[in-house]
Amino acid sequence: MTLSIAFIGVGNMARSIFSGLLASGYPAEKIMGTSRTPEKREYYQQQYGISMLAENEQAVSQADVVVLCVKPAQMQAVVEEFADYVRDDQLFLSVAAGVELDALEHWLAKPVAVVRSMPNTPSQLGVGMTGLIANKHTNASQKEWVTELFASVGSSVWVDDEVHMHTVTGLSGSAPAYFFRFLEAMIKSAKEQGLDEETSRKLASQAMLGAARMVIELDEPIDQLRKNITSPKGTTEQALLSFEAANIDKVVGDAVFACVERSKELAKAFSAQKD
Ligand SMILES: NC(=O)C1=CN([C@@H]2O[C@H](COP(=O)(O)OP(=O)(O)OC[C@H]3O[C@@H](n4cnc5c(N)ncnc54)[C@H](O)[C@@H]3O)[C@@H](O)[C@H]2O)C=CC1
Ligand SMILES: O=C(O)[C@@H]1CCC=N1
Repeated sequence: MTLSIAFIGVGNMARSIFSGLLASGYPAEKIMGTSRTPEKREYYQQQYGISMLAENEQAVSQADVVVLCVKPAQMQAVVEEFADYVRDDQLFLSVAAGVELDALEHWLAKPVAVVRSMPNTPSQLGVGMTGLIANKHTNASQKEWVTELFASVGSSVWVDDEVHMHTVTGLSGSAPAYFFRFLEAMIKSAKEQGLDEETSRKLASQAMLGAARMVIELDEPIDQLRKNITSPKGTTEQALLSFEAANIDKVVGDAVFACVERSKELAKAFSAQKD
């Protein structure tokens, strides 16, 4: 049986997941979304063929699986508003950064299955990466369903301790933005040297794709892949020396750490909101 899915709060992340799902053949008539903006409801309905509703309660009432896609700061108000409509046979799946399972359980106010996920936007192309953790009310077949859902938009890993979700956020949830930033810097440099934007974008992004595929598909240590490109006294060596001079481990490490710390801060703030 194909489960009906309601996306509460259709924005970037919800769109990334349901567009990936649709591309993988999930029936549009089994997908609902909610938005408070009439123009957005009209747009998503037209563009993707899913049902767009104004009321979260209505979507929750009709769904087997409810995917919570509002911003972390909006989550409590949104969940508490529809909590009376929650049934104990439903599965709730949150994508929110820093919102922990016990906060979600508290706001849902019923012993229901809750899965916390940390996906990323490449899901829209079927190459997403998602970290997952379930509460104690989630059974094996619900976990299997969630694994299949994220397999249809990329890959996933289950973690056994919620503390790891902060690191997942730092490593994959937020990470596409780091790589976009890296590309922006490369393209800027190429343009300063006279190459046009389109050609620069093509060169740098294809190099990034190629590097990622080599890491994923070849069974070789990453440092060896790097060394294979770095001829002694050659060109690559000069670029890498420049990274070392800027202490790349520290620059990147600090960025990942800042992301993880922010996730922890959010968790602390939402945990306090339970009381
Ligand atoms: N954008 C990303 O790359 C990722 C985002 N996330 C998580 O996904 C969640 C959503 O983030 P984005 O999609 O980027 O934000 P977004 O702002 O694009 O989407 C959130 C949507 O919720 C809607 N909304 C707000 N209150 C609502 C309500 N009461 N009823 C119905 N809809 C309502 C907003 O109008 C907006 O369209 C966040 O919790 C974030 O932590 C997780 C992983 C990656
Ligand atoms: O920046 C954010 O808060 C969200 C969560 C992970 C990626 N984007």
